[in-house]
Amino acid sequence: MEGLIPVVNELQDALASVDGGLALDLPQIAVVGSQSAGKSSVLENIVGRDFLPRGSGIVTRRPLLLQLVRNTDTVEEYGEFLHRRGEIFADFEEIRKEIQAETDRSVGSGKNVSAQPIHLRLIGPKYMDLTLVDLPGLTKVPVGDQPADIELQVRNMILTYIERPTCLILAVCPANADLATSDALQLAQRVDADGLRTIGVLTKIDLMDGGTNARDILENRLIPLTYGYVGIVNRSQRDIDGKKNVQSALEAELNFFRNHDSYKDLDRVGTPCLIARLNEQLTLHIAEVLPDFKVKVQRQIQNLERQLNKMVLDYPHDDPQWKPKALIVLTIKFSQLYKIEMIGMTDAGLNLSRYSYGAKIMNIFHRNFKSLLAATEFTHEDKMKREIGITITNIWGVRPGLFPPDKAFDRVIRSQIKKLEQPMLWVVDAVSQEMLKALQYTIDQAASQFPLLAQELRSRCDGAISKYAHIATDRVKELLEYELAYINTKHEDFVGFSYAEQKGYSRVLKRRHPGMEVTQKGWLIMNKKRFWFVLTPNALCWYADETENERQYMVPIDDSLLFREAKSSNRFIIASQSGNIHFDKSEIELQTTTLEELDRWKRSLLQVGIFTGGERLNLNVENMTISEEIFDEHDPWLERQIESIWILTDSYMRIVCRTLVDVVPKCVVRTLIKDTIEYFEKTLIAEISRLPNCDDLMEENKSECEKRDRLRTSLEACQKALEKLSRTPLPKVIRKPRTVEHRPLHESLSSGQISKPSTAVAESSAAVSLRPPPRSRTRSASRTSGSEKHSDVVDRKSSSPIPPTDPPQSNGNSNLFVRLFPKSASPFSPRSLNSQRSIRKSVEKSITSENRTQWHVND
Ligand SMILES: Nc1nc2c(ncn2[C@@H]2O[C@H](COP(=O)(O)OP(=O)(O)OP(=O)(O)O)[C@@H](O)[C@H]2O)c(=O)[nH]1
Repeated sequence: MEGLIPVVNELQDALASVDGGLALDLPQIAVVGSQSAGKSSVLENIVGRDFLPRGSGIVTRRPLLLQLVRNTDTVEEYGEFLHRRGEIFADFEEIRKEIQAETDRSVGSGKNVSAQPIHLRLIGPKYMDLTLVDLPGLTKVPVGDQPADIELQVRNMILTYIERPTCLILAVCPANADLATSDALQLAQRVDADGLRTIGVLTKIDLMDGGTNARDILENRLIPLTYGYVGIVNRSQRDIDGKKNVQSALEAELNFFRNHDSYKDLDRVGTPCLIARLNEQLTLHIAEVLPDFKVKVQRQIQNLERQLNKMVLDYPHDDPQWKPKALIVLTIKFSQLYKIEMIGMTDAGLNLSRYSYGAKIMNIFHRNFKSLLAATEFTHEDKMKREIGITITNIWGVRPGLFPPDKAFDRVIRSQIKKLEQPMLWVVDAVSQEMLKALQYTIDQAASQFPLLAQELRSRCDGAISKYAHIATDRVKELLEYELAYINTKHEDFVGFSYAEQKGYSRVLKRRHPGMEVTQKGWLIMNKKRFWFVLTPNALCWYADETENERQYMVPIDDSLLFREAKSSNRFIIASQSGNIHFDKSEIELQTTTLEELDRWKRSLLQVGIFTGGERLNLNVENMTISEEIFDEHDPWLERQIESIWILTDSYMRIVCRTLVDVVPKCVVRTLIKDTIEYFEKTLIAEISRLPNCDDLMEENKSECEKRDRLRTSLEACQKALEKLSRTPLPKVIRKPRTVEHRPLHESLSSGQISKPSTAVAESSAAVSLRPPPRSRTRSASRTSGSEKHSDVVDRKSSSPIPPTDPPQSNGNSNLFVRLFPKSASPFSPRSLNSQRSIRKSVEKSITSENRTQWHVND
């Protein structure tokens, strides 16, 4: 995993120019702790610059989202605020004032806090692209204008940041306060129970009471953390007031630990060590995300190549003839693309994510056109039968014909065929619309780089499509004329007259006499006597009772019978127009018990052909009027003839439709699609190549050129990044919690349990320490073993892991965070640099050695 962070820096530099953003996701680092614990001080030390408001009491009152941005194009470091876009803050003192002022603007100058973050971006050549978050301190008692629930508000605010699984938590605890009461540790444990992203930071070690020290904590024995604690000495308020800069503060910190009897043998102290811890975490994170990132870059390359292939014209611009040549190439490319779009010739150019316009036209032919034909009027049986009835009656004239007239069929079929014109013309129109869309699409594909050429192609091709659409319309109309010109009653699929007559007759019969079964039976009163009546399609009989043994009478059903409602309720009359119906009576009056029964009988009588019309019996010359409506749908004779003609028409129209569904697409393809394609392939190319304004047509679209350049730059950047990634071995790391005994904090904090390290704790100490501490040792023993075991980490000439004071070499680069990552920029003496290198090596070594025990590494 060695050297992954410089790889990331290089990658981020390389990918900075990629359009659409292809960023490697690095974790946020949030500083959490109680009020005045030293959070801002820690953050400043990490960044290596003085820029945060400082003081006693509550200072950080809004989250500060600090984005470090690496930019190798700039020499100086500077800042930018989101709320003051476009303004550059080169003076870090001004940055501090602006943070203060922006905080006051939003929450006033009192003590109140707000969750609304301030976004600050620090840009410089040595930064690593990373986000750090300074958060308001945890507090218990509201002061000044703070609301009563200030504690809850701040807690929730902090949780929104540290809950994110990619957030590293720096739990800042002041050494001069009881660790057992640390809010920072409690909160961190709540969101990171395995302690995989928490590092304890012990500040204010210099302020501890005389005679006490923080060894137990720093050796991870008091309240153990998976990654342990790092001891820090920040600037005191007096230092800040006295304008002590970060560099001097770091130097002072170094001296403090080196000269302090309790800490000089410890390696888990000092800001450089904290940065090394962060370095370790970042390295592991990067090792985890790089494999996926590599796949992402590969995909991006494919995507960019695809886009570029569409845009780039393979013609050397240094050829003086490139414009006329390219003009022809583009026109040919356009016509080929159009052909593929319509006919779908080869695999090349076939798109899996969209339907081609050819496919859409196929749908018009075989789905839309068929549905339209199926919905035409001849399918509305009742309406058409009425038309047939009127036609037949008119053809008969005064004499009712014996047979259905041939002319009636002829007239009906013609009027029905004419109705097909609309759907047929719709097909031509719909297809030409799709062809225009396809035109737009293929011109965009082939010539969007050259707007004038695209315009020329569009106007010529538009004209061609509308010309061929007119021709296709005429041809389609002709097809209809063919159908009208000759009604082929000899067509083998046509049912023919005899079939139609038989079928028509049987259909009428079926309708009128649906089976010979009894239609209705029940008690009726006739001449004040109850009889059991039975109605069948052939006869109306009545019996003495429902056993039907003793028949009283039978009236055969024929066309002379009529039904009429009687004046008194529940009664109806059946009368004969041609003679007597019952002995000497021409009508019988029958009575039902209920009105529903009366209705039922009425319907049954109609069913067997006894219709209403009794009024006619009472007609006379005085009251006779001539009816306007001649067509009588109940006329059985006419009904049979209508039925026959309907069957013939239906059969013939099916044939016509089947033919049209077949020939209309053929006609449209031939006259519209094929001719258009032929025009594009032959005539258009000739026309375009003869145009005098070839140079103008080949004027490139500026925005397209820019887009292409951007794509090229992005592609090169991605290729560079991929090359870098391919040269970097990508270890596959699966994080597993270390075997620290995780007792709930309240248990750890309860009296008597916190000072004795368990075996697991001791192991964890070994795991997180730069060098494994012994399981139990006295203070002097620990010093001895520490210096012995540490020989590979510390300056060999020195017995202490902390290098002796050397004047810091102020080379202007004060960014500690960055300093630890790249090998070049160190403000420290060569010895202290050695020490830092040792620490770095040690971190990497510790990761590597832990690989065997704590991590699963699959290279
Ligand atoms: N002597 C000494 N003073 C420190 C140390 N760390 C912080 N201080 C002082 O403690 C005070 C608070 O420090 P800050 O860094 O502002 O603390 P903070 O946690 O950011 O404070 P809030 O944002 O207000 O919660 C300042 O006066 C610092 O100078 C330290 O290690 N030693």
